[in-house]
Amino acid sequence: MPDLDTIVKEIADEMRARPDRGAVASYIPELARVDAGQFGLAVIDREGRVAAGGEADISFSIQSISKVFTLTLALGMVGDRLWRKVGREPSGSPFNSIVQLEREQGIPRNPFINAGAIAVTDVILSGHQPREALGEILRFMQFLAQDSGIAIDETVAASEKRTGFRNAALANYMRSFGVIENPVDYTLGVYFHHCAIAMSCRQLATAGLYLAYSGLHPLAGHTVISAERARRINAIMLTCGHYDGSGDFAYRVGLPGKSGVGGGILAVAPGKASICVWSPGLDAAGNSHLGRIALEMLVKRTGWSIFGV
Ligand SMILES: NC(=O)CC[C@H](N)C(=O)O
Repeated sequence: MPDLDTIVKEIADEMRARPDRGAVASYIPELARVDAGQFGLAVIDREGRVAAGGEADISFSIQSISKVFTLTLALGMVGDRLWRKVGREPSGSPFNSIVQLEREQGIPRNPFINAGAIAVTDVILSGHQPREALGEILRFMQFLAQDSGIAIDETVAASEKRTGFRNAALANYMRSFGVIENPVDYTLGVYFHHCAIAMSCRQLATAGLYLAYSGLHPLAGHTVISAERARRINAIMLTCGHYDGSGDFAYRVGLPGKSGVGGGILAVAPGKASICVWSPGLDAAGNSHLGRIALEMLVKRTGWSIFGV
């Protein structure tokens, strides 16, 4: 196998030249302005060795990738009681779907669809002011990425707040079942802001290291969560991390992964590496088009799929 630096550089070169790029998310006006020609990839291992290609140091809107980290925080706060408010099954529906909520007593299918992530955010918010809850989430990201410069893009947060009618509907609907307990505006405010955190591939790959190494963040020298919890979060990423594209992602890539409509994908190769890829153009399910193709190539060339070579 050629060395990882070469593999990553070759993938980045190939991806940058490809004409098929998908379409940037347009329902959040600020994201519609992002240049779809960009591509970045960063792979980082236990020792902190980084193989990076393309625009791996450009910040982008992490959007739903934040849901992995809010899930981690909420489990740390309330443990398995969290599962009273949110399920662990794939939804088979788009990320912003509302239909299952009526049939299932307002309990979202999993923490990685919008409804589920809003319910998780509500748990983090409990007993706190929105500003404090958001500070907690941001500090957690800065710690995991080992970078105190990570910040929220207020323009993106405001843009989503102005147009977030669908998420407001989900939150109000869950509130009617008592699944959301805080004022809906507070919960949504925190949710929109954590989705609007801006990070680069290198920073996100660093932040995901604890999932690749059984809960231990090798660079922070800190156990973030237990090995059992890390394994379980990875399982939910595999089954639910790409909405109704999760089955296809498992089939093609075979790694736990979480996508966001900013075009990022965080992927975990347990015991091997933490990976982040970014290309803003999305496929029909709202997942990065070239991001998925790049990960497919990476897995093929490294043999890292959890299902075998
Ligand atoms: N899939 C996503 O990344 C969606 C996140 C986005 N903030 C939303 O709520 O619509």
